Amino acid sequence: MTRFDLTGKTAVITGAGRGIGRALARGLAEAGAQVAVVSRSQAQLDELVQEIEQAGGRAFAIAADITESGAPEQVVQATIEQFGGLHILVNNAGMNIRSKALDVTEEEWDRITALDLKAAFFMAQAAGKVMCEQKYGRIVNIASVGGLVALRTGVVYAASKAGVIQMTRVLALEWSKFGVCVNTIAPWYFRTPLTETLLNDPAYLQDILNRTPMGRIGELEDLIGPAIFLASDAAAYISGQTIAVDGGMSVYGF
Ligand SMILES: NC(=O)C1=CN([C@@H]2O[C@H](COP(=O)(O)OP(=O)(O)OC[C@H]3O[C@@H](n4cnc5c(N)ncnc54)[C@H](OP(=O)(O)O)[C@@H]3O)[C@@H](O)[C@H]2O)C=CC1
Ligand SMILES: C[C@H](O)[C@@H]1OC(=O)[C@H](O)[C@@H]1O
Repeated sequence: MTRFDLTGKTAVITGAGRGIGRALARGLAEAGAQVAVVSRSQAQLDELVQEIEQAGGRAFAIAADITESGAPEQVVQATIEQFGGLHILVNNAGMNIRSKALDVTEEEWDRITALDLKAAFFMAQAAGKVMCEQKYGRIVNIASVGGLVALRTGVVYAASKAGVIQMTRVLALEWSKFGVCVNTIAPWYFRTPLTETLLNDPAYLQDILNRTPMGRIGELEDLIGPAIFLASDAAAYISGQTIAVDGGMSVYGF
């Protein structure tokens, strides 16, 4: 068994009903993990569970709104009841409302930060209680290059994702001594329901490509390897880091 193999591990993936989370859930299952897949849409989760099981994997659907108080603990508890343990958390669920800073409302601030930052933290805390106790864990947070460099896609989203990156560092500082590695993946653009509208605009897509040294937007497959790596024993001495999966975008100065 290679150090990249996730056989015998149980993972929770939030936001797994579609987009990046769905791809990561399938990828971790293919790497051997039992996966608990979380979103608000039971139908999307059931379809994903069926897909994973038909491919020979083990999956369990947990329909939950992780912004609700107590939901993170309930998700972790349900996972442990189903699979007998928890080793990996992929904190992926996220959303954006792309307002200019002068137009941001309190309601928008609350909605974006509630999911992108607050829920990500309380999911990490709920998983961390189990992982620190068992002296093993892997937390992979999904932020954005928007947390590293300034994008046009909204100041509240950027602040939330930058907060996730810094949260990763502090959790790594506190939990690495318990064998819990906490890292972040910062994606550039990938075609999902969150970005479909933007990417269907030829002028906007050209703007993206002009800023991307690799000359293409990401394929969901491009995220699976980095996620498996950070979730595996191959990354046992890596904690607090952020890997930009961005085609070189975040280092494009001029
Ligand atoms: N796509 C991209 O180009 C990029 C995405 N990202 C980040 O990647 C992550 C995934 O994005 P992407 O796949 O594009 O987004 P999508 O909107 O395609 O998927 C988001 C997922 O999160 C779930 N979700 C939303 N709200 C909640 C909630 N309150 N509780 C539980 N689940 C919820 C959704 O399901 P449901 O609504 O049914 O609950 C859905 O399954 C996000 O954190 C995003 O910020 C970062 C950089 C670029
Ligand atoms: C790269 C960003 O994260 C991307 O930009 C958007 O408008 C979406 O919100 C994505 O998250």
